Amino acid sequence: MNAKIRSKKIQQIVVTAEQMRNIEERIFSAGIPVAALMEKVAGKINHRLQTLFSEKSITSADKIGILVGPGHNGGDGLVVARELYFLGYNIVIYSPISKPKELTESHAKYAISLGINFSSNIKELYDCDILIDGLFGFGLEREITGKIANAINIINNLNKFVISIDLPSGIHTDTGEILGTAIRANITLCLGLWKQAFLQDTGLDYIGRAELIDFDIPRADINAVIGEYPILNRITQDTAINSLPLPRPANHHKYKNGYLLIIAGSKQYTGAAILAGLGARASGVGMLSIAVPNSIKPLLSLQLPESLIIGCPETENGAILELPEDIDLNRYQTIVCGPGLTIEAEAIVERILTANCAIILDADALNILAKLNPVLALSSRKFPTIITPHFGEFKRLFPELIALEKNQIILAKQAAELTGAIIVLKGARTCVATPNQVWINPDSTPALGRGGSGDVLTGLLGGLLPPVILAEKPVELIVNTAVWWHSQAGILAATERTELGVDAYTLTQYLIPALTQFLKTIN
Ligand SMILES: NC(=O)C1=CN([C@@H]2O[C@H](COP(=O)(O)OP(=O)(O)OC[C@H]3O[C@@H](n4cnc5c(N)ncnc54)[C@H](O)[C@@H]3O)[C@@H](O)[C@H]2O)[C@@H](O)CC1
Ligand SMILES: Nc1ncnc2c1ncn2[C@@H]1O[C@H](COP(=O)(O)OP(=O)(O)O)[C@@H](O)[C@H]1O
Ligand SMILES: [K+]
Repeated sequence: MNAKIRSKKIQQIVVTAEQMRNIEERIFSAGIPVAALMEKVAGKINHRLQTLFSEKSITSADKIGILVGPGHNGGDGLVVARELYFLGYNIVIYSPISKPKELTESHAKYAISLGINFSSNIKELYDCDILIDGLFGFGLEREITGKIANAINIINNLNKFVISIDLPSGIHTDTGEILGTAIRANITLCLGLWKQAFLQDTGLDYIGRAELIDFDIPRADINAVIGEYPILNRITQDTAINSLPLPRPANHHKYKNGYLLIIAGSKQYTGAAILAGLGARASGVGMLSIAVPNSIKPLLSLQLPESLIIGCPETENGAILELPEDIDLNRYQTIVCGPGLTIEAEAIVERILTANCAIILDADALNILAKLNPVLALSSRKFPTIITPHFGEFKRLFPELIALEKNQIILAKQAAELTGAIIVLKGARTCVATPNQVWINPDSTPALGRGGSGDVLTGLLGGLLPPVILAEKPVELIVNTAVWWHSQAGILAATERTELGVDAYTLTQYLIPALTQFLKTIN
């Protein structure tokens, strides 16, 4: 396979520690010696380190501390140390461990024979300019305690720039949990295949910037372990862009480009309806109607002149009481319901649950759904159903699942299996689960963690769905596209305006520029 295609495909794969172990076992039994693979991997790490060092202006005059553990993560660290030493760097190897694995011990012996500074005294690290962490990788199986835990805490308090090999030592490979304590890395070079920890919110603060170092694991061995159509996948730029409704069919008029109805907003939360509308605007959907309480109709018309604003009778508090009598829900391919509704709009949600088209429930619609019987209500539906809870909303919807499971990827999948709905579990690493597959958005920005970001996503997703439904294509891939696009807009906005400059309105203004940027790179 051509290297460029391989590198794109490999980005989609995610493994557990057990799967990684099984894949390694296959390649070792196929004949590559463990030591040879370690040399290869460390060579790739070193190659990448040269670029990272020059970005950080690290030269041979600087002191590099290499943290070495007992297993093959430590072995990788030792080979990296040896090669950096030969390149003329000032190296100190720090190892708080007395009983290494055989290969690791052998590399340690050789490093010592070369005269590389090797110490179990943590003070040797105090004047280092940069640290490379090879304490533990995916072999860490229990809590870190005692001397090693103390050492990790001291290292974190030194506030050095740290590059971790494979995983920040102390992070659980599958859940991202901190096993006692963990190295806080600035950059983590994940080896071979992405591990699940990189795709969950828990360990993100320890992982820092994540990069994959591919070391040519044969595709046949990967497939033999994870299957040809694996359950868990990373959303990649390619998968996201391929599902966009582009190019538009040359002869499509507005209704053929899809019709979306958004039911949102209240006197209290007017902005939610506007933000969802502006998210939908960027999707290019052919027709957009927005149903809001009568009293806020003028505000919506002003912000979204191209949309049809439907004024609805409202409660005393300014929430939608009911939809207008003459509304024909069969006209829409998709209905978005929820942003800013308040929990007074119960009747609306009950009605939308029976709609004969795709629906997306968000925000207050989910709070209302939680008070009904969510599993029954969702599983009775015959048309595509998408819910977009953040973890708080998810907990209210599925308390019985939360009681038994912590891993968010597994939770989202279980909820999809129970309900038949597509679950978009929002967070720093949003996860899209269907009953058969889970996709995770690997890149985002904390700039999005502020009020209204989710309304933009819901509107964008709502607008992307109708053309897919008209084309009778499956809907899950477009959900991934929406999640990816939303994050990319956040990343672009944060790059230009800092992480503080990405309010939800600004985010809506970056949706199209983010897409333009990507389309330029692939054309
Ligand atoms: N064979 C190779 O050359 C390759 C090595 N790789 C490296 O090997 C690593 C996996 O190697 P290992 O399986 O040896 O595992 P690790 O090096 O991650 O750690 C396992 C070692 O730590 C000990 N240990 C586990 N939990 C502990 C705790 N809480 N306190 C103290 N000691 C603890 C175990 O007894 C074992 O000796 C990967 O993360 C990667 O860095 C692979 O990525 C690539 C191929
Ligand atoms: N730390 C973070 N990193 C990346 N994305 C985040 C982070 N925090 C929140 N987000 C994203 O921002 C959006 C927030 O949505 P939501 O919680 O529904 O807020 P709101 O209802 O105020 O719009 C989601 O798309 C979520 O994935
Ligand atoms: K490590």
